[in-house]
Amino acid sequence: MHHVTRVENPRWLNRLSRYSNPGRVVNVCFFVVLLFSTLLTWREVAVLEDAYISSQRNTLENVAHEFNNQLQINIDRLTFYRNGMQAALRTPLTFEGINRADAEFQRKRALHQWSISLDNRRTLPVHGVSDAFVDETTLLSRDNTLLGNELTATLEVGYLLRLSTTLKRTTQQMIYVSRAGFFIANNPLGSNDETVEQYYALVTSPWFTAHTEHNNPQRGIRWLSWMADMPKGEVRRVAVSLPVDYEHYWHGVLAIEFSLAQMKQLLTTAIQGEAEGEYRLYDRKMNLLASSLAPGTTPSPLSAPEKAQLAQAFEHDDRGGLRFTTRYVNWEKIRNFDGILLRIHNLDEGVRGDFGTISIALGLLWALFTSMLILSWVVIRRMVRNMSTLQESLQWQAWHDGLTRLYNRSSLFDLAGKAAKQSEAQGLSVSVIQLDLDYFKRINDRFGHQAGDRVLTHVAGTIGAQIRETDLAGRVGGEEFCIVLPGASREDACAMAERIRARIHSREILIGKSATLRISASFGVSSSDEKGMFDIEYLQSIADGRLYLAKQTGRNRVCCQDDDSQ
Ligand SMILES: Nc1nc2c(ncn2[C@@H]2O[C@H](COP(=O)(O)OP(=O)(O)OP(=O)(O)O)[C@@H](O)[C@H]2O)c(=O)[nH]1
Repeated sequence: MHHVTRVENPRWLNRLSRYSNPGRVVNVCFFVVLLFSTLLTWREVAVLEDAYISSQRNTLENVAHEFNNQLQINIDRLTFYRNGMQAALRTPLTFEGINRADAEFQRKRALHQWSISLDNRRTLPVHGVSDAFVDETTLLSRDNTLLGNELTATLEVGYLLRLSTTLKRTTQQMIYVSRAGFFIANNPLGSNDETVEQYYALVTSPWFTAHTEHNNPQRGIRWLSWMADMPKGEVRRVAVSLPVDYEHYWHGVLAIEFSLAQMKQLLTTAIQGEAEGEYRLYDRKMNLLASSLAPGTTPSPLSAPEKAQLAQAFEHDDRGGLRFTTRYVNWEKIRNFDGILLRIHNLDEGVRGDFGTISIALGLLWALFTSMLILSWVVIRRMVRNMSTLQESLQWQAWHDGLTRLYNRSSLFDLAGKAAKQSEAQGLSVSVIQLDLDYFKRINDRFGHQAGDRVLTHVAGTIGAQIRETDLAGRVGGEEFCIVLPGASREDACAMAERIRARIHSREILIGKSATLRISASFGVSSSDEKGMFDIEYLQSIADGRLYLAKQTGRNRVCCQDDDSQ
């Protein structure tokens, strides 16, 4: 008699394998790999994006720096003129020509409008209005003691303005406006007949009124953008201006005015051919002053919420970046200017750029990797499933008899041994029925081996239908069966054997097309009740002896004891 010997796994391995079948382990592994690859790709894109944004910011910073330099040149110019005027106020020139100008002013000052020209090849004409006009307005005054000096200083600045216009070909409008009712400009402001209107427009312009003691107590530079009333209609202009003071007296204002085209020129110079993205200059109130787009292309306006979002960002920072739906905006405040510089990047530009290409390549790689991963997951899952099906079927085959589907000899004794031990521990009995078909050889001989097999299957089915779930039935020989009944007494087992015997004998079995056959079987029963022995091999040998007795005494009967007298 052979026992099925199985190697017992350590307890922890059993517990682990109960919670983790191979399919689940495969799922978890693939999920972890997918998760990590996704995290890595995402991280990579985030790092790339950071690098991209900081490179964008750097480019913007460079342009802002250049633009600042451009503005600084104009500020320096203004400061230079202002210093020139202050020097002239302190130590006026005493040339005869200049003295003549003063005399001419004294002659003309009461006129409605006037102009004084010294030598128009070297300096610029001064245009003025009457004493009466000046007296009318509180902002204006001719009562300063240095009036003569101011006039000659103006002519000197005129000389400088003229020089910078002709030598440097400056196209911006440069102006000095005096509170004493006169002005000088490098480019004519219009017809000479309209001096009063021109002077009025100058002293009411925002860059002039910005320099009253009240509006500009620090007496510094001011940048302004405003809608100016020009002959061709209202246009936005930009001006940088500086008050001219001498010994705490405010004489007037020096200003350089720019058209938006000139601002665009400054911006283009600052960009220095940097092609990617669009640069825009806005004033503090978010009015667009210049865009780097080619002339004729209209910059797409920022929406009101976008402007509001930007304006809020400026409040707290000097530079930053904001992502809008279809564009990314980097911005930086301009140090020398009351406004900000924007670099606008559209999404499709981003996609076409290095960052976009690399991100797309990374995304594609990720997609490729993921699809390969999913594919291999499907394949491995299928392999694992096939393997476990195969394992189950091999296990079943190792434990069962293929013909009758009952336990085979070795597994039956293995399981029965355990069940007997359990019954013994619980104080219950265990019984064994051994049965053998009668004259089976004849069936084989008469009807063939196949018919014999049919009979075996039929008997196995009858046994299976009679026993309880806890009972164990196996085929232990050719036409020999053994049934182990844990918890059953000898009487129970005998009754069960009798039931099975009657059932086997009561039915005709269909053999072939029309032939039927009635068969019978002999039974031997033993139980631990008798001698208190729970050893299955022993009990089976006793039952086998009683089976032999049943055969001897006529077959088709159950024998429950050795000295059977029936
Ligand atoms: N068809 C078929 N026959 C089998 C199988 N295993 C054993 N046998 C046959 O079963 C027969 C057993 O015959 P015996 O041991 O002489 O017993 P018997 O003819 O049943 O006579 P008693 O047991 O004395 O009633 C033999 O002829 C075996 O060839 C099987 O799996 N299928």
